[in-house]
Amino acid sequence: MYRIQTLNNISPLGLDRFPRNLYEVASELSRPDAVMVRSADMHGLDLDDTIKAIGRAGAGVNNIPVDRMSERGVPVFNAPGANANAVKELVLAGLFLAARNIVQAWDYVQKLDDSEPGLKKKVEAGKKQFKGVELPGRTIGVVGLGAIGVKVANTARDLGMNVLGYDPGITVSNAWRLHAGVEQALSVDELLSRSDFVSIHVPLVEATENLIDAKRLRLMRQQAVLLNFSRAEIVDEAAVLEALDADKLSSYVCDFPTMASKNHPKVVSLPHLGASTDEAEDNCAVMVADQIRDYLEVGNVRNSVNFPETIMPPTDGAHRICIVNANVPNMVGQISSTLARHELNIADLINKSRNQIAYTLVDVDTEADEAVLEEIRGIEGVLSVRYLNAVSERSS
Ligand SMILES: NC(=O)c1ccc[n+]([C@@H]2O[C@H](COP(=O)([O-])OP(=O)(O)OC[C@H]3O[C@@H](n4cnc5c(N)ncnc54)[C@H](O)[C@@H]3O)[C@@H](O)[C@H]2O)c1
Ligand SMILES: O=C(O)[C@H](O)COP(=O)(O)O
Repeated sequence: MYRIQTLNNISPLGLDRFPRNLYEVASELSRPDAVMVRSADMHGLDLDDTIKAIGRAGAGVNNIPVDRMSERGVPVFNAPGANANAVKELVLAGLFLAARNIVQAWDYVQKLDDSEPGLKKKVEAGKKQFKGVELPGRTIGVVGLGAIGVKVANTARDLGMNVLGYDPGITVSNAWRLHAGVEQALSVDELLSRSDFVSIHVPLVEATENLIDAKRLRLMRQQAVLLNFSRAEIVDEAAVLEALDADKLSSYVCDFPTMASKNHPKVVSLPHLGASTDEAEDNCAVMVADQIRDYLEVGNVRNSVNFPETIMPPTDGAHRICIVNANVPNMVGQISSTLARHELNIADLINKSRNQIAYTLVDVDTEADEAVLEEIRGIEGVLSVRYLNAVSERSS
């Protein structure tokens, strides 16, 4: 039996992908083979050495100690694009909320306590405070053109906006998906200085922490709107509050409330709702559960953030050895000569690498015993070894 521990509420549609004759799935469970998580912070956790895989049912992995897992030879999976539409829709909602001052206007109405004739008068007298702007012809800058950024940029174009995009690491497939009318900005600074609205869609990593700081905020247009549905730490919030107070920014719309910002009259903060739709939760959980099963049962790696994509269909009647090792020369040579010494014939082999990690799948014709596996574990640079007896394509 494989054991899956859940650290957050995961959609039942995803958890149902684990057949209960093969899997035990629970939140309270010792010695798990894999962990499924959403936003729970795993950095401080004492992670069991039985863990062979971590699945993030979502996009961002900044809550997971990815480097620590790489050192242990453990892949971390996520669900690229599975919640992108949900986030795009909330960003658009944020865009409209800010453009028309809807939250502030609604609050104004909620607080009117006059009787009917007085109410009507105050409605008409008060509305001028909430005059907004229309979107066609205005410019939005999208920082990060990944799964979410591309969708935001394309929809903004469809709304008649001028769109500037900045992403030095854009993938070829995302470049193909991008509306031809999206203009490339050559730097974050250029994008900020030319945009009426700016929406951030980058992961939180060292290089993006405080990406939008006081200096960059000064480059922004007067009365610009900043939308942050990525992560709180990408924006220097104290500097944003100063820019709002100085009337430099007209509004900050984000998914990350703090005590300092949540009651500010020009801040609209939502309780990290970007991916909280039925569809996104199902998509993420199903995608990640399937990837974990593929890794545990077949050794294949799809959509990992620290491992190379590695897919090798199982050879009929073969037994599979899955080896994670440091990406240094002569590892495959040492592995295959160890197998040869134990008279194991290789039926198929794949070796892939990514940064410091290399991953090898070897199908052998006859069963491998513990002695050969121990010998492979003993090769300097080998991080983990798993053996899948009579490996076969996983059942759906
Ligand atoms: N609010 C939410 O509920 C919610 C939901 C999903 C994702 N997110 C956040 O949004 C982020 C993006 O999600 P995604 O699915 O689009 O990820 P993605 O990996 O598809 O796209 C991220 C893009 O950012 C680009 N990038 C990285 N550093 C950059 C930089 N310094 N400048 C410009 N571009 C840069 C990358 O090249 C990539 O194309 C996630 O990492 C997560 O933090 C939030
Ligand atoms: O990175 C993500 O996918 C989002 O932040 C969603 O987080 P959640 O799964 O906790 O809603």
